[in-house]
Amino acid sequence: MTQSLFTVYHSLTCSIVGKALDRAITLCLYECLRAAGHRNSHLFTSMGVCRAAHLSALTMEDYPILGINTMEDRTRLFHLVQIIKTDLEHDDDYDDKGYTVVDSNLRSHLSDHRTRENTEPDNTGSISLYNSHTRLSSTCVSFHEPKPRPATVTSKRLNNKPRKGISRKEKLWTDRDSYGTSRHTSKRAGDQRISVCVRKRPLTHAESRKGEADVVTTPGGECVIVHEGKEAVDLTQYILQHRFYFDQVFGEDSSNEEVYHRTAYPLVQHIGKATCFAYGQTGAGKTHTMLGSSPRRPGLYALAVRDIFAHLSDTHTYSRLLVYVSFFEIYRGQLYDLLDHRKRLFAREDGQKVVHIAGLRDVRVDSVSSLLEVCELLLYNVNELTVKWCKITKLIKMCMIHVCTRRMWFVDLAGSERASDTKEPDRQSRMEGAEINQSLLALKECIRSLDQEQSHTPFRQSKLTQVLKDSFVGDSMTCMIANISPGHLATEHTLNTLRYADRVKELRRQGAVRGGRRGKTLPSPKHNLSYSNSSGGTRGKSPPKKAKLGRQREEFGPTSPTTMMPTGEAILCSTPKNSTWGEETSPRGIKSIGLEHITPVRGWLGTVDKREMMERRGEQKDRGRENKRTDSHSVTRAGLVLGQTTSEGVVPKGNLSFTRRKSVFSHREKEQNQQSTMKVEKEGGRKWIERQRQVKSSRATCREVEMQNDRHVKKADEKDKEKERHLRWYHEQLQQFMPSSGHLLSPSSSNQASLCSPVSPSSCSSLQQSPPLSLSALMY
Ligand SMILES: Nc1ncnc2c1ncn2[C@@H]1O[C@H](COP(=O)(O)OP(=O)(O)OP(=O)(O)O)[C@@H](O)[C@H]1O
Repeated sequence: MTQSLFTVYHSLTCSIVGKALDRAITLCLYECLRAAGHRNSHLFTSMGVCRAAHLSALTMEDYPILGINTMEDRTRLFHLVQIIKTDLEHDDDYDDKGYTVVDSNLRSHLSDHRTRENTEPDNTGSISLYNSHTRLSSTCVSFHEPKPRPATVTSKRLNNKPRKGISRKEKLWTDRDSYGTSRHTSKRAGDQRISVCVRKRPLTHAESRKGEADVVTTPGGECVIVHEGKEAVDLTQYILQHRFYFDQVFGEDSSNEEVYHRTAYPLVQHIGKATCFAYGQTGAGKTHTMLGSSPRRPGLYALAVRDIFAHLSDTHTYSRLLVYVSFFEIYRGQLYDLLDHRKRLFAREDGQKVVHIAGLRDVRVDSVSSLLEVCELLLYNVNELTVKWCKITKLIKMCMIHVCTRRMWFVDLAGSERASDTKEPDRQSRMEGAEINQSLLALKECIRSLDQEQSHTPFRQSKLTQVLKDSFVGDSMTCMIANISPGHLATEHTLNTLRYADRVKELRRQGAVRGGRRGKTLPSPKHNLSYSNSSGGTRGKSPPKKAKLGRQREEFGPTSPTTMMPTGEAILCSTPKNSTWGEETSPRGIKSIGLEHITPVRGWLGTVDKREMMERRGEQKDRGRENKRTDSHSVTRAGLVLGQTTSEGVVPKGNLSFTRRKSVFSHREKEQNQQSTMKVEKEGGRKWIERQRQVKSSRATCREVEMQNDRHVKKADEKDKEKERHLRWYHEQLQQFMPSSGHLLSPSSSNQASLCSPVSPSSCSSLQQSPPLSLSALMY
């Protein structure tokens, strides 16, 4: 009791730091109290104390009725009541009238109880997961507080009433564990609405036997470095370091339990919808994370179910709720039930715009072991499927755990390598790749929309997002776990996975940089268009790039890698967090030649500097001209960053000679197209892209014109050669018949007709049509 009250007290103390008390907290306060393991919680309910506001109506006389008997508990409850009272007084938005109605209702209710000595608490009310205040509902008709959340939340309603950031209610739940105690004091990935984590698996025995090198290091808990082996144009071997930062990075030693606690656990606690994605290359450990490797080492599904059961059993009111799981897959835009012999399913929207999967088999689970049984069945079905259609391996496996209307999704996305592999020879593979690409793109857009609370979320772009529609509206939380393989042969796919995850993370950061949630600084449609073009045809809204640039620059701060990094270590970094650069070292066994970049590689640092300078000087009018210069400078900057002579003429000491660095740089020049696109997307260099495009298109036009000219010249040459061949042949024929060629060529020759006879008519006619020429002229 003491503990629970303290938790509530603490939560409430935190919550009133702001100007006005969020009513969402008021609504959920009592749920927190009950979830805190308060044994006499039913007494509060029976007295009609279901919200924080109701607590303010309590007097000391009511405490014994509520089971508060010890001095310590009385003191705590008293403090709690005082805090609420004070806060309600300060809350301008609060409807005094409405409050008075409840206050009076509650007071009369309590006084009734006071008069009756042996009152039996009534626990028989129908209570849903979200609706925990049924006892007061009859007396609260005139109460002006927001209505409790209905069991089924429609996207329409939520869209009409946008939320501003993460509600305090949500925070309150994520700050506590399922028992209501403040268990997590440190920052967790799940504290944010969208969290992006990375999990590296260890090298498998097979990979070790093959002699694969581990090229991924995970220094600290938020950084992952990929050491990519490269070869310069002068055949110099060097290591290019790619450094990424995420909310959480799990190394090869991390267990499923640890991953669960920092990723899916906050989602389990969260009241609203929750989705957890596993993304990565085939064999990177998605299934290992989601399903687990054995019953003794369960995956996220089982661990989530375990905590859901723990939560339900802890709270009497929820103990009657049933837990169901469903597994299905998405393949080429179609849904198939994994627990029902791959029966075809259909996603349909009801009148409330809630998506249901018609015909999906729900299996009721009443314990973790029963879920594991279902998982075994699932594995069997998946294996059977893989054996049957060995080609079909690129599936999106979905698990839905639902309690009443609350759904929690676990999505095992298809192997990411197929998405990037567009050179597959057979049609089926290409189609699969296209489908996955589309799903990932749509997912990214929906996550962006979710985070920025845009009015439109492009659900319909793929079946995946359509099915997950509910997860992108309202009180939803999302966690993405990017699984990566450590082997050097998988470096490219690992980088692709990390880049995608990085972009998802950036979406969130962009949302945060906006300084507010919904549409405060929404970019113009023109802006969106140009951005979407640059990002490979995405149709999403583009955040303002300038703000992001500014933020990134801020984050570099005084420890900018351009200034602080010793040569030979990490040099460029796109999305750094505050970390101690010096702590991160190259992996053992890798040569000390270290060049690092993260997604954006060339020139963006220069771009940022230039923009800032431009703003400082107020040279907005000359932006066009300035940008041109920026481009050239950006290249120069990149060169400098890579260790060339600085503007001050200082050559930094390092392991690499100038020429080597130069060759490295020229090698990187080759990758310009590929890397610069990503860089510009991140840095907001739309103009740069447009210029690049213009240059490219003008180059293409020039090339076309040149090719046309070439074609004309070739045609003319061929004609000439043909003519020449005819004439040569004709001359040879003449030589056979006529001793004197001069006679032949006389136009007045009387034997012209006869001379023509042995020659082919075509050549003859051509000769007749041609102007009189000397033989030598005809020959050349
Ligand atoms: N964290 C880990 N610790 C130990 N072994 C792991 C880990 N992650 C994955 N593995 C092993 O790596 C192999 C491939 O993992 P898994 O099947 O989960 O990959 P996947 O990404 O799900 O592949 P697919 O896309 O084909 O489903 C398995 O043998 C698995 O046991």
